[in-house]
Amino acid sequence: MDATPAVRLDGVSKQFGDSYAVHRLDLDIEAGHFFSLLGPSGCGKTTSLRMIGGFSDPTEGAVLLAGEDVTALPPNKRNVNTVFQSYALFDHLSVADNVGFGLKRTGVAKAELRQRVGEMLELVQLSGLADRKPRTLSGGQRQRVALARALVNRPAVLLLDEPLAALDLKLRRQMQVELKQIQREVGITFVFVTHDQDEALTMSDRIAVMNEGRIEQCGTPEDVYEHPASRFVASFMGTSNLMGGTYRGGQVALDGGPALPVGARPGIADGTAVSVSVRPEKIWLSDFEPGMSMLSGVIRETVYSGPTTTYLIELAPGVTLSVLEQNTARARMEDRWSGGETVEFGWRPEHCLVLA
Ligand SMILES: Nc1ncnc2c1ncn2[C@@H]1O[C@H](COP(=O)(O)OP(=O)(O)OP(=O)(O)O)[C@@H](O)[C@H]1O
Repeated sequence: MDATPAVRLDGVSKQFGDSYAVHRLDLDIEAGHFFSLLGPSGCGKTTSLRMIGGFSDPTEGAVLLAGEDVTALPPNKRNVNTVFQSYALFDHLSVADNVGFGLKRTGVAKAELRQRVGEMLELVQLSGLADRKPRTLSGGQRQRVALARALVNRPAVLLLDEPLAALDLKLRRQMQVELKQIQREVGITFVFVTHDQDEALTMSDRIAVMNEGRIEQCGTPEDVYEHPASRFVASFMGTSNLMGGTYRGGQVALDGGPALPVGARPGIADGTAVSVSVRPEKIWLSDFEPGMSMLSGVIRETVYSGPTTTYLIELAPGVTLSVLEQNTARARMEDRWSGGETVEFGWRPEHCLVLA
């Protein structure tokens, strides 16, 4: 492993007027990683990506690529390519000519050009469509052409700005898996912008979760999902049953609700205001184990969605938890609850997150 990061942002900010789109970002992206910048609309993902690519100048800080300070270099002097959401293909050129366009301008020999374009088309599974015009392709195929075009000159880093956003959900899921496979195959560092947490979790080696121009947490998908460092990350990374309360002696007295047993939390002093979070899939409705934190509540809603059923369970007036159950547990329709029943449920103490 090369210890020099492929990309380093060193105290990088971008100000528009007196507001910060990006605020003093420090970030290392390891060579060969699939790295995602994840966050809600307006959090500064695209601006960060544009500064890596050279399309936007930081107002402070430095951008380093493979250890070299490129802050002052224009995009074409950086060993980086970008795939935008709008694929920006040339409609008068064939698929193969679109892919080879940039390479041709660098003056490589014809035979090499043909070979490299052929390799790229194979990589993105478009070999049979080399002579077609982009407008005759589906959205997913056009996306692949854009990807092949961006990879053909073998950049050290590929920047991707919500490249799958225009695709329908099924195709998007399929392309997520393919894109990850392609990235592994070429070994190029991918920096991927998305606001879709499932997408980031599926594809990334590491994820930086951004909020209001800052990184709230940077880690593996498991880190940010299982151990969110803040309330923002916990709620952004999916339904998290966030509840406010006060910690005291291994319990959290919920605001307007009962006390939850959460186990001793050595880092948190008695009387501290905390948020408690338990993921819906970490709450059990049957087959309880010794040592679980047990509660009861009333089923208020049942949402069946094929492989899983989500129950909304009211703990106390205004305090509702979402619980996700695989439909293997209660495979028969008549075994599922329909609403109004009082049920017991529980979780392992370690799955209950307490954020001070
Ligand atoms: N050229 C500009 N002039 C003024 N403000 C800008 C400019 N570009 C971006 N901003 C602001 O900077 C902030 C971050 O924008 P950015 O596009 O980086 O967010 P994002 O996370 O990529 O959002 P989205 O997912 O909606 O694209 C936003 O508040 C945006 O309005």
